Amino acid sequence: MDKVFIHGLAVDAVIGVFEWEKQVRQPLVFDLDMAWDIRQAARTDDLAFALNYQAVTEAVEQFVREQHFQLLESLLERLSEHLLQTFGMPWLRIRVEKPAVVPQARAVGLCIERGVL
Ligand SMILES: Nc1nc2c(c(=O)[nH]1)N=C([C@H](O)[C@@H](O)CO)CN2
Repeated sequence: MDKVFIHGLAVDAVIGVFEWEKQVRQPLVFDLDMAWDIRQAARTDDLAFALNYQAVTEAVEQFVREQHFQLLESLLERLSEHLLQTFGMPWLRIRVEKPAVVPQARAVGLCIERGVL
């Protein structure tokens, strides 16, 4: 299956288990890979048949800025449900990095895959 991707999408979020983390916005960096059959868009040269990565980017930004979770797990599970429902892609992988929160590591994070490829 073809893939549309958005990599390195930085969004500030209120996220974390500690009290201090609930008082600040921290940068998260998302990589999304989304299955989509691109042939109709290619044949017609019409954005209406494409998975619009600009629209997905804006949906991710809005969702992440509005939701406040403790765990990255909760954020990614809800975000994946939201994107699958809104855009109708059959499968997606979302990877999120929380940079610079664990001093020993460059980044920590999570990657999930949902839907059927
Ligand atoms: N698997 C996870 N582990 C941890 C998370 C998380 O969301 N998922 N979060 C934290 C803290 O909020 C972190 O940002 C600071 O240690 C710890 N572990």
